Amino acid sequence: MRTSLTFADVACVRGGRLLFEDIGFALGPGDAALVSGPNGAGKSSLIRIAAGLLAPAAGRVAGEGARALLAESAALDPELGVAAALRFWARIDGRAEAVMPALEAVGLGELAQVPVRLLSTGQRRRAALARVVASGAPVWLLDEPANGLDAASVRMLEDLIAGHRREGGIALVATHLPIALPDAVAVTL
Ligand SMILES: Nc1ncnc2c1ncn2[C@@H]1O[C@H](COP(=O)(O)OP(=O)(O)OP(=O)(O)O)[C@@H](O)[C@H]1O
Repeated sequence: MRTSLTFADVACVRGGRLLFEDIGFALGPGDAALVSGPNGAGKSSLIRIAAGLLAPAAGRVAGEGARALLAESAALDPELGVAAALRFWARIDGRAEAVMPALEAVGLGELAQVPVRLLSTGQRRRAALARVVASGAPVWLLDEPANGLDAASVRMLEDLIAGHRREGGIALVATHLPIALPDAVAVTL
């Protein structure tokens, strides 16, 4: 998998306030970065910059390969069954067939027909993760992926990220909860 994600001297200003500056890292196939810092430091903002949803105040973001974002909102139709809601997005990428394996991977295979609105908090988080898995994107941008997950689900998340890296993918992970990310670049805000 040919992929990369590079931040060079990146700064972020929000609401007229400088959140961070001079952030730089270079990730290649199999690499991960762990973004940490106190509440309000700008972890979510950094992930949004990586996703192209927010412009850096200074510096450059570059890379190769599609990026998939896991953010606070899963953007899944609450009235649809989980599989159907995921297929809405997967079809856009021509990857409808990737939905069921992704649901199995996050342990939601048996709930595929259950409407999104009936899922528990942790199950909804796992559904959002399935959307990232199903995307097939080599670059995963995960904002607080462990929020709402029980211990077993955090291990599942760690295994999914490890598997993605073994296949040559990249993971940029912002979290205030401990997640095992071996040999990850530390990005401290
Ligand atoms: N749209 C916006 N306009 C102005 N300021 C914003 C906007 N969005 C976020 N901010 C501010 O930017 C700062 C950083 O927010 P961000 O969500 O990136 O931090 P964070 O490190 O992810 O925080 P947390 O750990 O609480 O999730 C906060 O002070 C927040 O109020």
